Amino acid sequence: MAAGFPGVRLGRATVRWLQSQSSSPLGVIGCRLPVMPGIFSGLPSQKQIRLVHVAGNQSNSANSTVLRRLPFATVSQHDLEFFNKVLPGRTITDPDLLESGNVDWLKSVKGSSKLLLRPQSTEEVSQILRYCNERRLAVNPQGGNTGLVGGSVPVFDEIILSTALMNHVLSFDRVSGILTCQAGCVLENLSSYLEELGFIMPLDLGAKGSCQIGGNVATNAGGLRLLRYGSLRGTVLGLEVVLADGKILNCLVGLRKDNTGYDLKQLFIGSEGTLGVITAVSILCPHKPKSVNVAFLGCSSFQQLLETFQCCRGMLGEILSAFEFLDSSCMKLLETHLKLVNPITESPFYIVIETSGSNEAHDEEKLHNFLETVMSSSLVIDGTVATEESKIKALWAMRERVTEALTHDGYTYKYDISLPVEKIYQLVTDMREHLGDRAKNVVGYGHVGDGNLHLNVTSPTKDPALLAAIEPYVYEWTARFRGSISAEHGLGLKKKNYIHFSKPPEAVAIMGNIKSMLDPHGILNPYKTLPDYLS
Ligand SMILES: O=C(O)CC[C@@H](O)C(=O)O
Ligand SMILES: [Zn+2]
Repeated sequence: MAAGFPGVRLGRATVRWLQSQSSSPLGVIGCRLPVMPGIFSGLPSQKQIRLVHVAGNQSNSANSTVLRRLPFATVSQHDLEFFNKVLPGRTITDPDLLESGNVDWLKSVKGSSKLLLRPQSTEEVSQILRYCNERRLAVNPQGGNTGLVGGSVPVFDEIILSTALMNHVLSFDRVSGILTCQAGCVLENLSSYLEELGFIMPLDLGAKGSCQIGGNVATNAGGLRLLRYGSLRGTVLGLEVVLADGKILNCLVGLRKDNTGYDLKQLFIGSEGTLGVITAVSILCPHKPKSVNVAFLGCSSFQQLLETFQCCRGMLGEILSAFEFLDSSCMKLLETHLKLVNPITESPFYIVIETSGSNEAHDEEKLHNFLETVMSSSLVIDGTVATEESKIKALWAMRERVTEALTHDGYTYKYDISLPVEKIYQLVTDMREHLGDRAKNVVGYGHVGDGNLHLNVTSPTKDPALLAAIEPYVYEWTARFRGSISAEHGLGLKKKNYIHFSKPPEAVAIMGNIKSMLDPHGILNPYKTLPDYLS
C-alpha cells in the first residue's frame, strides 16, 4: 500500500467517512486533466515521411508501401497572392511556424506542407476551398492536431487549413442546454465556459487542453464520458460544414428531434475531414453534476474486473459516469516514466469509477453500498475514494496519463479496438504470447464501459519486423470476434488500408461513392480514411 496518498481508503473506514462527510462539498469534474501538448517546439529534424506501414490491398500483410503523391497542383506565387488577399497576415509560409502543423502529436508522421492558412470565419473557409477546388490544391483540415492515427497532418505538401482562430462561442441556450460554437474552440475552454453557467460538455478527453471541438466531431472522439452521455452522434444536434467546392452547408439546427429527410450531419461526424470542413457545431450539454466521486480500485483478474463492472452497473445505475481500466504494465510505466505513485496495493488490474449525480447523500450511499459489496465478495482487493477536486484529479491522472507514459517508453504501436467487453483483455494476453520478447511492453487499458480496448505495444525503436508480427494479427483477431479496428481514434493515414477487417466491401464501396460525390477532385484530406485504391 502506498503511504500518504490523499484518497480515502475503503473498508470500514470508508463507511465511517461517508457517513461523517455526507454534507461536505464534493469535488467537481471538468478541470482534472493533464494537458497533452498540441504544439511541439524543438522537434528533431525528420525526413519527409513517404514510407508508411500499410497493408497491401491484396495481401493484407504488414509491409512498407511507398505512398505516392497524387497529381494535385503545387502552390504558386499567384496562389499565395490570392490567399494573402483573403487572409491578410494569416497566410503562413515561415517554415518554423509550419513545423508544428506538419508533425503529429506522437511525432510518428511528418508532412512537408509549405503553407498554413488560418481563417477566422466560415466565409473565409468557403473562399479558400472554392479556390483550392478550382486549382486542384490539396487541403489538410487541422484542429488541435492531437490525433493518434496520422489523420491530422499533411502527408505531402497539402495546404494546412487550421481552425485555431475560429474559436468563438456563438450562442448558449440555458433552457435547452444547446451550445453553438465555432469549430476551433478548444474543448477545455468550452468546458470552463459552460461550468460557469452550471453545465458541462458531454465529452471529455485527455487531450482536452489542445483538441478542438471541430476535430472532436470530425473524428467522432469518444473519451471518458461516453458511457454516461453517449457518443457525439447523439449529442451533436447540428453542424455547419464547408464542402470541397466552397458551398456552405448550414445544418446548424438546435433541435432534439428532426426526422426531415436524411440526417446529413452524420456523414461528417467521424469522416476525418475527408468530406467537408466542419466550421461550427451545435451540441447538447448536460447540467453540471452537483456531486462527483471517483474510486480507484484493484482487482486480481480481468474476470473479477468484469464482475465488478456488472455489479457496478446494477448498483450505481444512473449515477455511474465512467468505468475505465488499466493493467499492471500501465501502472509500471506511470511509476517509471512519470513518477506517479500507485495509491493502492499493487494489483494486476486497476479500475477508475466515477459517479456524477445531483444528490450528494444519495450518491454516497449508493457508492458506499457498492464498495461494501465488491470488497466483501473479494472482487476488489483494495481501493481508495476521492471527492475533492485535487484528489479526483490525482486519481484520474493514473488513467489519463498512460498515453503520455507510453511516449517515454520508446516507439509505440497503438491499437484502438472495440470488442464484446468480455473479450477485450484476451487480445492483450494473446498478443503478449504471440510477440514473446520481441516487444518491450504490451499494455492494455481503456474504456471498459464502452467495450473499447487501447492495446499498445512498445519497442526501443521503430521496428518493421515487430510491426509485421503485430499486423495483420491484431486485425484478424479483432475481425474474428466481429470487433472494430477503430473504436474512437479513426482510421487516418495509419489504419485506412485495414478498413476491410471491420466493414464489408459493399460498405467501403458506398463510402467511396460518397467521397466522389462530395469531393470529386479528392482535395480534402487526401490519403486518409479510405483505402489507397479509393484515394
Ligand atoms: O493512447 C491511446 O492508445 C489511447 C488514448 C485515449 O483514447 C485514451 O483513452 O486515453
Ligand atoms: Zn480512449
